[in-house]
Formats: sequence, C-alpha cells, structure tokens
Amino acid sequence: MAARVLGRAGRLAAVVRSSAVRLQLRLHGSAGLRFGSQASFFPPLGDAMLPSGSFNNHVALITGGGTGLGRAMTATLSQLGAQCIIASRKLDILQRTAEEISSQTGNKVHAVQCDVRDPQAVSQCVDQMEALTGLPDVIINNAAGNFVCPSERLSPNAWKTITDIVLNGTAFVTLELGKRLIQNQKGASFLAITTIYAESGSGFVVPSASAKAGVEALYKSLAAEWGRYGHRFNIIQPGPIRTKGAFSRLDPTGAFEKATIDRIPTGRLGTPAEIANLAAYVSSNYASWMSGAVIRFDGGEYVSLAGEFNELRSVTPDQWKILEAMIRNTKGS
Ligand SMILES: CC/C=C\C/C=C\CC/C=C/C=C/C(=O)SCCNC(=O)CCNC(=O)[C@H](O)C(C)(C)COP(=O)(O)OP(=O)(O)OC[C@H]1O[C@@H](n2cnc3c(N)ncnc32)[C@H](O)[C@@H]1OP(=O)(O)O
Ligand SMILES: NC(=O)C1=CN([C@@H]2O[C@H](COP(=O)(O)OP(=O)(O)OC[C@H]3O[C@@H](n4cnc5c(N)ncnc54)[C@H](OP(=O)(O)O)[C@@H]3O)[C@@H](O)[C@H]2O)C=CC1
Repeated sequence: MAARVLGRAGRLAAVVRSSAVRLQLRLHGSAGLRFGSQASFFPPLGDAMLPSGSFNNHVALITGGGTGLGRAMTATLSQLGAQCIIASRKLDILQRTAEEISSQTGNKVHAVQCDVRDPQAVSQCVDQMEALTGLPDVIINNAAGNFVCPSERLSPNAWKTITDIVLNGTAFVTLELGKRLIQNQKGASFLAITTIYAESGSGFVVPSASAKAGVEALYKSLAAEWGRYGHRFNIIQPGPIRTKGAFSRLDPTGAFEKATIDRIPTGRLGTPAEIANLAAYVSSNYASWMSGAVIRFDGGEYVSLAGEFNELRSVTPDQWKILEAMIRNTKGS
C-alpha cells in the first residue's frame, strides 16, 4: 500500500519535476485557490461606526480634505458632528467638497487654501482657521504627493517636491498648530496618514517612502514629548484604497491592480469609508488612551508580502500530496 502511494507520488513528482517552471508550482498562476474569492468573507461596511454626535463641539482640520481619503474622513467627521476645515492648494475643489458635505450633514465645512510646503501659508491658514472656528481638537495630516519613478530618473526637484509636501508639510502644520495649542493650553488629537512601505521601504517610490518614514518618526517622537500638553499623536498606514490621486500616479495603466488584490489576504482593496471610520475612532475621545500607535490598515497586504513561504498558498491539495511524500521520503541531511 505504502509502496503504491509512494509509486504514485513518485510518478506525480516526476511530472512536476519535468518542468522547472511548473515545479515553481505556478506561484502566480491559476493553480490553487484564486485569491480574490475570499473577499466575500470581508464585505466593507460604509456607515459611520461611532455614535452620532461623537464630534459635537469638535473642530477638525483635515489637510488634503478635498479629495480621496481626506474627503471621506471629512464626510465621516462632519456626519458625527464636527465642524471641519479642509485645506489644500486647489480652492475650487475644496469649496465644492465643502458644500457637498455640508449640505448632506448640516454641519459647516470650511475650505481654506494652503500649500503645506510653505510655512508662511501654513501660518496664514491657521490664522484663518482661528478666526473661523478657533483652534482645532482634531488634526489629520493627510495631504501628500507621490508618483512611481525609477530612482535614477528623479531630479533634485522631484525629490524635493515629494519630501516637501509629505515630511516638511506635515511638520509645518504640526508645529504651527502645536505651538498655538500649547500656548492656549488646549489638548488635541494629531493623526498622520502614512503607508505600509514607510516601515519596509519600497523601490520606485523612494522619496515618498523616505518622507513617510520621517513623518512616522516625527509623530512617535511628539507622542512622547507633547503628551504633557494634552496632545495625542497616532499614525495610520493604509494599504491600497482606490482614489484617483493615488492610482493615477502609482498604477496609471491599471496593470498592477490584479496582482495587488491577489496578494491581499482579504481579497480586495480597502474603501475610503473604512479608513474614515478608523480615522474617526483614533481622533475621537473613545481613543483618548491611544497615543504613539502605528496602525496598519491594509487587509493583510504587509504580512502577505513579508512571509517568505506565503506564495505556497498557490499549491493545490494534489500538489501538497506530492510535496509531503517527497519530504517524508527524505532520509538524513
Ligand atoms: C494597484 C496598485 C495601485 C496603487 C497602489 C496603492 C497603494 C499602495 C500604497 C500607496 C501609497 C500612496 C501614497 C500617496 O501618497 S498617494 C497620493 C497621491 N496624490 C498626489 O500625488 C496628489 C498631489 N500630486 C501632485 O500635485 C503632483 O503629482 C506632484 C508632482 C506630486 C506635485 O505637483 P507640482 O505641480 O508641485 O510639481 P511639478 O512641478 O509637476 O513637479 C515637480 C518635480 O517633480 C517632477 N515630476 C513630476 N512628476 C513626475 C513623474 N511622474 N516622474 C518623474 N518626475 C516627476 C517634475 O518634473 C519636477 O521636477 P523638475 O522637472 O523641475 O526637475
Ligand atoms: N489611496 C491609497 O491607496 C493610499 C493613500 N495613502 C495616503 O493617503 C493620503 C490620501 O491620499 P489619497 O486620498 O489616496 O490621494 P489624493 O491625491 O486624493 O490626496 C492627496 C491630497 O493632498 C493634497 N495636497 C497635495 N499637495 C499638497 C500641498 N502641497 N499642500 C496642501 N495639500 C496638498 C491634494 O490636494 P490639492 O491638489 O488641492 O493640493 C489632495 O487632496 C495620503 O497621505 C497618501 O499618502 C497611503 C497609502 C495608500
């Protein structure tokens, strides 16, 4: 019996061995479970998660709040009672977003033009904010710039542009508000939106990876230093969530989307509403004991990319029989 099983295993093994490519067990092919099918286990919910009124009497500043994830965060905070200020370069887009969200939630959203790379513009933006709403209770540093590019093609100005928006912009906004909040003895929640590759680094987005890693160091450092002033600092590292801003600059042809989804254990991209719920929780008083946290929110993509053997997910049950027989059949080292 054992000989028969081993004989069959041997024949099957020979078939597998016959092609080096197939012996790779079609790691990226259609063998095994098709990733993506498991997404039905993880349906995204769109409703605001926190109790209504959680942000009543709260003021929130969201940089880059006119589009994409910042817009979704603004919509959720506004729905939960916050008065929001959204700030970025394009006033027309900010105003349109502000009107749309205000008309849906009944809560005021203010649009303020600000290029976060310019510390004077940031200071004027905060002046404008103080006049409109007073200093904020919630600050979300979400504005960013990015594009995929081989590093040998980057000009000094390309490097400066991304690191200025992401690292210097976040620092200018955080320091300007922090100083004024400290002076007024007012506590606040600061949240930075980074990426999963802030931790690992990543080729082809090197200025962004370097700047986002700097933002994480900034926020972890201030969490330690400014707790005494009533300030909390936290970080969310999103995985891929479809927005025009990100996808048009990171995957302009759409060629990488399927491979991206295939490696995400939850089988799908995230949604803006999901990250908005997380950002709202982290920024709310329900999270008043949370500071210095780095929250990865990526459907499992990071660990999926990291584990050396994770591609064995593509091995079929029949192929496992062969592999197991081969392993068990090995004698000695
Ligand atoms: C399926 C998988 C798909 C996606 C994966 C998803 C998730 C994985 C993790 C994702 C992380 C995402 C992180 C993000 O940050 S996404 C946010 C993206 N949003 C934006 O970038 C919005 C704002 N962007 C912009 O305004 C512009 O793109 C820019 C270039 C950042 C800034 O615009 P600005 O007008 O200030 O700058 P320019 O004058 O145009 O350029 C300055 C400088 O850069 C050079 N440059 C510009 N583009 C490129 C490029 N594509 N390649 C190389 N170099 C570029 C430009 O030439 C200038 O340099 P010089 O010529 O002067 O030397
Ligand atoms: N979508 C995704 O898959 C992921 C996104 N992220 C992060 O999420 C955040 C939001 O990205 P997303 O919504 O996808 O992309 P968007 O492009 O929609 O958002 C970026 C925002 O930043 C603003 N911005 C850019 N440059 C400046 C500047 N100099 N001054 C002020 N504001 C500026 C833009 O507004 P304007 O043009 O008006 O200035 C825009 O609203 C970013 O921090 C990004 O790094 C991280 C991982 C994954």
